[in-house]
Amino acid sequence: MKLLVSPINKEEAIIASRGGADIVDVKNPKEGSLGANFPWIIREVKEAIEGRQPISATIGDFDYKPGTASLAALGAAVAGADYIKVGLYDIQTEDQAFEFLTKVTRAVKDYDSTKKVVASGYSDYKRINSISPLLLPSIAAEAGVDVVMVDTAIKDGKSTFEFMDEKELKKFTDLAHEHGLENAIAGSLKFEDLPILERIGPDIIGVRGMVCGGDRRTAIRQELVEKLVAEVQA
Ligand SMILES: O=C[C@H](O)COP(=O)(O)O
Repeated sequence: MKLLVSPINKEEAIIASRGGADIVDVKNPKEGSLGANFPWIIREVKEAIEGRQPISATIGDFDYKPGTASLAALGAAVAGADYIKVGLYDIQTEDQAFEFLTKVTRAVKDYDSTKKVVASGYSDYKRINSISPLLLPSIAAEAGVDVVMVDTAIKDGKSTFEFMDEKELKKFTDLAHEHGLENAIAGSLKFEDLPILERIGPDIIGVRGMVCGGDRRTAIRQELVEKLVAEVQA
């Protein structure tokens, strides 16, 4: 499993990088679960990391606005993100999801076909009346997306495992792989979730709170990133 760590600025990105994260994921929690950070922050992180890890950037928790999302996706790609991560928040139908992801993917790939698009659904989709993540792999594959993900929409400390059990997350993982996609699982994951995550076998796990010592509003700690890397590799 690769480890995606979500810093909010250059200083935290350097800590995540030194700690051994596989992907450095720039976000802005003030604007939501997948809140977008500023282009200059993405650029600063890219420069600070100097190619040691790929950079990911979240572009927001979106409602059905393919044009807005496409422009944001291009902005993140131009700023230097290697992975462009978009949240399907207030998107309720498969048709909406397909249209949305097709346009976002085109915006990114027309600019640079080597960049990867990550489509994120939400494990707590019922709380926000959004589309089930289990519907995403087939839609995302058809739209040309590279990675499907689940995260929690509402960051109130409740974990993805409180909304989707091992069986459902395994199904999500298997569906992604059957459609030729990578998959990622995130959402208030904890060190004690690692054995179950190993059984599920996602390609990537995404964390912030876990490597901040439990409170995602505090800063990322290098020793916790190192501990996570060691436990994932064990
Ligand atoms: O992409 C991963 C998220 O930033 C996870 O954040 P969290 O572990 O605090 O829920």
